[in-house]
Amino acid sequence: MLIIETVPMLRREIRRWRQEGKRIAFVPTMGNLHDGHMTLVDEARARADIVIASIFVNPMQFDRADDLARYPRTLQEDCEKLNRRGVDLVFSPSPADIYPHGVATHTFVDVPVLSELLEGASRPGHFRGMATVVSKLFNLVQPDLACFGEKDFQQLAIVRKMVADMGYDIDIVGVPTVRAKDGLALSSRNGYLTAEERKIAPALHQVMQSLAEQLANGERHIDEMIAAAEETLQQRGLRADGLAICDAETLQPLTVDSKRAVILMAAWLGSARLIDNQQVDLTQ
Ligand SMILES: Nc1ncnc2c1ncn2[C@@H]1O[C@H](COP(=O)(O)OP(=O)(O)OP(=O)(O)O)[C@@H](O)[C@H]1O
Ligand SMILES: CC(C)(CO)[C@@H](O)C(=O)[O-]
Ligand code: BAL
Repeated sequence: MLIIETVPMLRREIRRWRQEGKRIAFVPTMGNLHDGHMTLVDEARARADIVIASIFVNPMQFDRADDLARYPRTLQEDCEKLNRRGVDLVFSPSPADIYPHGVATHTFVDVPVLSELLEGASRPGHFRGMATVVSKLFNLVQPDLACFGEKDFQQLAIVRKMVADMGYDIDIVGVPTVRAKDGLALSSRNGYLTAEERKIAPALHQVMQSLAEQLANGERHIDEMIAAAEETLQQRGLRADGLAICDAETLQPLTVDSKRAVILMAAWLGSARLIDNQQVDLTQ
C-alpha cells in the first residue's frame, strides 16, 4: 500500500493507473477509522480495481476551532487498518498541500439551498468546506466511483447534487450506516464520550426508531412528534440540537406527495455532538 502526502506524487500514480485502464474507487475520510469506514472500503474494493482512501482533517469544514483542534488524528493505526483491508493508496496531505495560500482565499464550491438547511444551519460554512474539499479531491484522484456513508445523510445529498450540477463523471455510492450492537451509529466523535455517556448514547437511536414507527403508522403531526422526542432525549440526558422529519429527496418539509421521509437527529451528549438518521417509506 502506498502512502502519499503530496499532490505531484499522487498525480504520478493516478496517471499510471489510468493509462493501464484501471477502474478507481475513492473513499474520502477524516481518519480515526472504525468499522463504518471499513465498510466503505469493502464496498469500494468490490466495485473497482484500485482503491484509494484519503485521510484529511479538512480545516475548511470546521465551524468551531476547538472541534478542529481536538479532532482525533491516528494516522499510523489508520494506515495499518487500510493496508489490512487491501487499499492500494492512502492520500494524507497536510493543510498546506490542499490550501497552499490558506483557507480564507481559496476558491470554494457551494451547493445552494441544501447546504443552508438543517446541519448547515447548525454548522455555518460546514457544507461549503466539505463540498470544496470533496470537489478538489475528486479532481486530484479522478475516481470512477466514490463511497460515502448514509450516516451523513445531508452530506451525501449535497455531494450527489454537486456531482450532477458540475458534470463529474463519478458514481456516488451511498453505504448504509454501521452501528454498534446497541444501535449507536459508529462515529469518530463517539470517542469523546465517557463510559457513563456511552451507556446513554443509544437513546438517540431508540428515540429515532420510535419516530420512525409513528411515521410508519400514519402519524403526521410532525411538530408535536419532534417536541416529544426532544423532551424524551432531555429526560435521557441528551440535548437535542436539530431534530427534523423531512422529505428524503428534497430535505424540505413533508408534503402529501412525499414518498420517503428521513428523520434527522443531532444531539449533544457531554462534549460530543452525535448525529443519526433513518428513512421511512411513506407509500406502504
Ligand atoms: N457508522 C458509519 N457507517 C457508515 N459510514 C460511515 C459511518 N461513520 C462514518 N461514515 C462515513 O465515512 C466517511 C468519512 O467520515 P468521517 O471520517 O467524518 O467519519 P465519522 O466517524 O463520521 O467522523 P465524525 O465523528 O467526524 O462524523 C463519510 O462518508 C461518512 O459518512
Ligand atoms: C467527506 C469528508 C471526508 C470531507 O472532508 C468528510 O466530510 C467526512 O469525513 O464525512
Ligand atoms: N462526517 C462528517 C464530517 C464532519 O463532521 O465534519
